[in-house]
Amino acid sequence: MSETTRTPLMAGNWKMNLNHLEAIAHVQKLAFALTDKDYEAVEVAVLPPFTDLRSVQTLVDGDKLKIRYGAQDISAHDSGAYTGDISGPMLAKLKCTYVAIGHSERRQYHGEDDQVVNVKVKAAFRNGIVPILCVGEGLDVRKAGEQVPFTLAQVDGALAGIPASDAEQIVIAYEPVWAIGTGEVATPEDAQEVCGAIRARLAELYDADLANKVRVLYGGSCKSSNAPGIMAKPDVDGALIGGAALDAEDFVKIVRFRDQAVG
Ligand SMILES: O=C[C@H](O)COP(=O)(O)O
Repeated sequence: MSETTRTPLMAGNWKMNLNHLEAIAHVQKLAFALTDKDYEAVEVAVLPPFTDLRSVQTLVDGDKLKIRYGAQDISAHDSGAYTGDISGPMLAKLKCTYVAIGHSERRQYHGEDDQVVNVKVKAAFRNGIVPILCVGEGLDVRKAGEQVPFTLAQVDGALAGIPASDAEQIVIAYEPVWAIGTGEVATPEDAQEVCGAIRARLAELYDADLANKVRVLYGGSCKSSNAPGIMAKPDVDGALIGGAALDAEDFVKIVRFRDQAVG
């Protein structure tokens, strides 16, 4: 199942890097390099740490930049005694377009399971923020050849009780854990296998129209050198980029993946 009208999304997940001053400098570099032609072809977003969001918002608003931004996590709760959490209303007030939910580092280091991910997806939609739902298998699962059922179970868990009117807006990032930060990128065929299966599952859970609208991204050691091959696959609609998003030059090259030969 494929559809060519989905606008690719290139989202830079900065993880726990760049303070608020560095964030301003980095977004300025991106803004200087990116052109209207880039924004027409690809949607560009950055996901800075919480402490950078106000600075990024001020810059984007003040200079009317076309770069979108969002957070890397969201509380399941909208307010209250949840020390250290950041709520959906707080992110909405900062005009966040996106929030990453269920990143493997949240699952691994903060014990987030599919049930937690599900309530966070609901919190995002409740506050008008688009979730970038992260799913993907570890090396043991990949070695067992169970990557598709494992990842689809995560999709099922995250989308439980989500109505079609919300689900049609979601972005799903397939990030095989063994490829994250390791330099070991999935092959285009690996990415297509699971991204295609995710889209087919959306068609089962909802319908084919909805499945064709949803953008399914690849993430895991994505760089300008490997992006063109992965993006050429019909069910891959962009990337969630970690390390390479901290290098403005490489990130812009990824945005311009169509200008490069498929390697
Ligand atoms: O969210 C981004 C992913 O974890 C990928 O990170 P990476 O590009 O550094 O492998």
